[in-house]
Amino acid sequence: MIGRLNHVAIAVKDLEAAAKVYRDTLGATLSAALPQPEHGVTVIFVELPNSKIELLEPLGADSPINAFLERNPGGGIHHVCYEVDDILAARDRMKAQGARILGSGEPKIGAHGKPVLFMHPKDFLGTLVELEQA
Ligand SMILES: C[C@@H](C(=O)O)C(=O)SCCNC(=O)CCNC(=O)[C@H](O)C(C)(C)COP(=O)(O)OP(=O)(O)OC[C@H]1O[C@@H](n2cnc3c(N)ncnc32)[C@H](O)[C@@H]1OP(=O)(O)O
Ligand SMILES: [Co+2]
Repeated sequence: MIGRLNHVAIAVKDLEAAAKVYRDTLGATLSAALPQPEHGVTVIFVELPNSKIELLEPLGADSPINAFLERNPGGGIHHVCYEVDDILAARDRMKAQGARILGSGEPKIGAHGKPVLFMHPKDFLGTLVELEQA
């Protein structure tokens, strides 16, 4: 069911410092910083020829990445995002397979303007998984 790898996300405390590593050290092409208040994060996308890296900084006291950054103060890989053709069909399949959908269970609009859902890391080998409708 899952298709292309849309992005790998890295959570960081300081987005500008993280951008500098990817822009200056690794020589990558970066988007501008995009605040995503619905998701409690500010995002910079690193554009790669075959995928993206999503640099995430907490936005607001209730950010879903705060606890992760307390556990990983130097930053770390936070989630992977796979594309699906139909997000509601994907959600229903995940539920039928016993996977836990996070939040309300309804898709939110993600940083690319497309519907996204998250699934519990304990159901996916210790990795938080995001699904995005392509
Ligand atoms: C903009 C958008 C986009 O791309 O379009 C985005 O990506 S927004 C990206 C930000 N949004 C999200 O992440 C939304 C979905 N995330 C969430 O609902 C939350 O972050 C949870 C995944 C439920 C985790 O919340 P919290 O850290 O408070 O949970 P918790 O302390 O109860 O953790 C439960 C267990 O899961 C583990 N755990 C927590 N976060 C994890 C992660 N990112 N990767 C792997 N394991 C993780 C904890 O270590 C803990 O394990 P132990 O029990 O063994 O100690
Ligand atoms: Co993401």
